Amino acid sequence: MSGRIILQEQPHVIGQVKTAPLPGFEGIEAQPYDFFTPQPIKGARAYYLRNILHDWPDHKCKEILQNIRAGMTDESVLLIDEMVLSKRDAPWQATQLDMAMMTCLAAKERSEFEWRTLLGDAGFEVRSIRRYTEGCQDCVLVVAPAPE
Ligand SMILES: C[S@@+](CC[C@H](N)C(=O)[O-])C[C@H]1O[C@@H](n2cnc3c(N)ncnc32)[C@H](O)[C@@H]1O
Repeated sequence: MSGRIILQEQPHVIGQVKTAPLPGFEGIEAQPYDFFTPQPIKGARAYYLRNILHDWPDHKCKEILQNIRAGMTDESVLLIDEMVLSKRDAPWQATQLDMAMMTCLAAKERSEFEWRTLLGDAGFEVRSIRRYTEGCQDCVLVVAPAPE
Protein backbone atom coordinates (compact mmCIF):
# COMPACT_ATOMS: atom_id res chain seq x y z
CA MET A 1 0.00 0.00 0.00
CA SER A 2 1.19 3.49 -0.69
CA GLY A 3 1.00 6.19 1.97
CA ARG A 4 1.63 6.00 5.68
CA ILE A 5 0.23 3.49 8.15
CA ILE A 6 0.29 4.77 11.72
CA LEU A 7 -0.45 2.69 14.81
CA GLN A 8 -1.68 4.86 17.67
CA GLU A 9 -1.75 3.69 21.29
CA GLN A 10 -1.55 5.11 24.79
CA PRO A 11 1.94 6.48 25.50
CA HIS A 12 2.78 3.87 28.16
CA VAL A 13 1.73 1.06 25.80
CA ILE A 14 3.37 2.30 22.61
CA GLY A 15 6.41 3.18 24.72
CA GLN A 16 7.04 -0.57 25.10
CA VAL A 17 7.87 -0.76 21.40
CA LYS A 18 11.62 -0.48 21.66
CA THR A 19 12.57 -0.83 18.05
CA ALA A 20 11.59 1.03 14.92
CA PRO A 21 10.25 -0.07 12.55
CA LEU A 22 7.84 -2.32 14.44
CA PRO A 23 9.22 -5.86 14.24
CA GLY A 24 7.34 -7.77 11.54
CA PHE A 25 5.46 -4.66 10.50
CA GLU A 26 8.04 -2.65 8.58
CA GLY A 27 6.58 0.57 7.28
CA ILE A 28 4.12 1.00 10.17
CA GLU A 29 4.84 4.00 12.35
CA ALA A 30 4.10 3.93 16.07
CA GLN A 31 2.64 7.09 17.58
CA PRO A 32 1.64 7.81 21.19
CA TYR A 33 -1.93 9.08 21.30
CA ASP A 34 -4.76 9.32 23.84
CA PHE A 35 -8.05 8.99 21.95
CA PHE A 36 -9.76 11.36 24.41
CA THR A 37 -7.67 14.18 22.90
CA PRO A 38 -7.91 15.71 19.39
CA GLN A 39 -6.75 13.36 16.63
CA PRO A 40 -3.33 14.64 15.43
CA ILE A 41 -3.55 12.92 12.02
CA LYS A 42 -5.74 15.11 9.84
CA GLY A 43 -7.35 13.97 6.60
CA ALA A 44 -6.30 10.30 6.65
CA ARG A 45 -7.90 8.12 3.97
CA ALA A 46 -9.05 5.70 6.67
CA TYR A 47 -9.16 5.62 10.45
CA TYR A 48 -9.48 2.09 11.86
CA LEU A 49 -10.70 1.08 15.31
CA ARG A 50 -10.75 -2.59 16.26
CA ASN A 51 -12.41 -3.64 19.51
CA ILE A 52 -12.04 -0.17 20.99
CA LEU A 53 -15.59 1.13 21.39
CA HIS A 54 -17.01 -1.99 23.07
CA ASP A 55 -14.84 -1.15 26.11
CA TRP A 56 -16.65 2.17 26.65
CA PRO A 57 -20.15 3.42 27.46
CA ASP A 58 -21.93 5.53 24.85
CA HIS A 59 -20.98 8.96 26.24
CA LYS A 60 -17.25 8.07 26.21
CA CYS A 61 -17.52 6.50 22.72
CA LYS A 62 -19.04 9.77 21.55
CA GLU A 63 -15.93 11.65 22.76
CA ILE A 64 -13.61 9.19 20.98
CA LEU A 65 -15.67 9.38 17.78
CA GLN A 66 -15.92 13.16 17.79
CA ASN A 67 -12.14 13.49 18.17
CA ILE A 68 -11.70 11.36 15.05
CA ARG A 69 -14.48 13.12 13.17
CA ALA A 70 -12.79 16.50 13.72
CA GLY A 71 -9.72 15.19 11.87
CA MET A 72 -11.61 13.73 8.90
CA THR A 73 -12.16 15.28 5.48
CA ASP A 74 -14.76 14.39 2.82
CA GLU A 75 -12.32 11.75 1.51
CA SER A 76 -11.91 10.01 4.87
CA VAL A 77 -13.75 6.96 6.16
CA LEU A 78 -13.82 5.44 9.60
CA LEU A 79 -13.71 1.63 9.76
CA ILE A 80 -15.04 0.15 12.98
CA ASP A 81 -14.15 -3.52 13.39
CA GLU A 82 -16.45 -4.83 16.13
CA MET A 83 -19.29 -7.23 16.76
CA VAL A 84 -22.77 -6.30 15.57
CA LEU A 85 -25.14 -8.35 17.71
CA SER A 86 -28.08 -10.10 16.08
CA LYS A 87 -31.51 -9.05 17.35
CA ARG A 88 -32.28 -12.65 18.26
CA ASP A 89 -30.34 -15.85 18.82
CA ALA A 90 -26.91 -14.22 19.08
CA PRO A 91 -24.21 -16.85 19.72
CA TRP A 92 -23.23 -17.38 23.37
CA GLN A 93 -19.67 -16.20 22.71
CA ALA A 94 -21.08 -12.80 21.77
CA THR A 95 -23.59 -12.53 24.61
CA GLN A 96 -21.06 -13.58 27.26
CA LEU A 97 -18.70 -10.87 26.01
CA ASP A 98 -21.58 -8.41 26.24
CA MET A 99 -22.11 -9.42 29.90
CA ALA A 100 -18.36 -9.13 30.59
CA MET A 101 -18.24 -5.64 29.08
CA MET A 102 -21.24 -4.61 31.18
CA THR A 103 -20.00 -6.00 34.50
CA CYS A 104 -16.32 -5.01 34.14
CA LEU A 105 -16.45 -1.74 32.21
CA ALA A 106 -20.05 -0.42 32.21
CA ALA A 107 -19.80 -0.95 28.45
CA LYS A 108 -21.41 -3.32 25.94
CA GLU A 109 -21.48 -5.10 22.63
CA ARG A 110 -23.88 -3.30 20.28
CA SER A 111 -26.70 -4.28 17.95
CA GLU A 112 -27.06 -2.62 14.55
CA PHE A 113 -29.68 -0.27 16.02
CA GLU A 114 -27.34 0.68 18.89
CA TRP A 115 -24.45 1.29 16.48
CA ARG A 116 -26.58 3.46 14.21
CA THR A 117 -27.86 5.47 17.19
CA LEU A 118 -24.40 6.00 18.69
CA LEU A 119 -22.80 6.89 15.37
CA GLY A 120 -25.67 9.20 14.42
CA ASP A 121 -25.34 11.00 17.77
CA ALA A 122 -21.61 11.45 17.12
CA GLY A 123 -22.22 12.99 13.67
CA PHE A 124 -21.61 9.95 11.46
CA GLU A 125 -23.65 8.04 8.93
CA VAL A 126 -23.25 4.31 8.33
CA ARG A 127 -22.37 3.55 4.69
CA SER A 128 -22.23 -0.25 4.98
CA ILE A 129 -21.82 -3.10 7.43
CA ARG A 130 -19.70 -6.00 6.24
CA ARG A 131 -19.96 -9.20 8.25
CA TYR A 132 -16.85 -11.37 8.07
CA THR A 133 -17.58 -14.18 10.55
CA GLU A 134 -20.85 -15.75 11.60
CA GLY A 135 -19.85 -17.35 14.92
CA CYS A 136 -18.80 -14.20 16.75
CA GLN A 137 -20.73 -11.69 14.65
CA ASP A 138 -17.60 -9.78 13.64
CA CYS A 139 -18.23 -6.91 11.25
CA VAL A 140 -16.59 -3.88 9.76
CA LEU A 141 -18.85 -0.82 9.85
CA VAL A 142 -17.87 1.65 7.15
CA VAL A 143 -18.87 5.11 8.33
CA ALA A 144 -18.34 8.69 7.25
CA PRO A 145 -19.16 12.13 8.66
CA ALA A 146 -22.83 12.90 8.13
CA PRO A 147 -23.47 15.98 5.97
CA GLU A 148 -23.92 19.08 8.20
C1 LIG B 1 -9.57 -4.18 23.68
S1 LIG B 1 -7.96 -3.53 23.32
C2 LIG B 1 -7.97 -3.64 21.53
C3 LIG B 1 -6.58 -3.67 20.98
C4 LIG B 1 -6.48 -3.92 19.47
N1 LIG B 1 -7.12 -2.87 18.72
C5 LIG B 1 -7.06 -5.26 19.11
O1 LIG B 1 -8.05 -5.32 18.41
O2 LIG B 1 -6.49 -6.25 19.56
C6 LIG B 1 -8.22 -1.79 23.61
C7 LIG B 1 -6.96 -0.97 23.41
O3 LIG B 1 -7.27 0.42 23.62
C8 LIG B 1 -6.13 1.02 24.20
N2 LIG B 1 -6.55 2.25 24.88
C9 LIG B 1 -7.24 2.36 26.04
N3 LIG B 1 -7.42 3.65 26.37
C10 LIG B 1 -6.83 4.38 25.39
C11 LIG B 1 -6.69 5.78 25.17
N4 LIG B 1 -7.22 6.68 26.02
N5 LIG B 1 -6.03 6.19 24.06
C12 LIG B 1 -5.51 5.27 23.18
N6 LIG B 1 -5.62 3.93 23.33
C13 LIG B 1 -6.27 3.48 24.43
C14 LIG B 1 -5.61 -0.05 25.15
O4 LIG B 1 -4.27 0.19 25.49
C15 LIG B 1 -5.84 -1.31 24.36
O5 LIG B 1 -4.70 -1.68 23.61
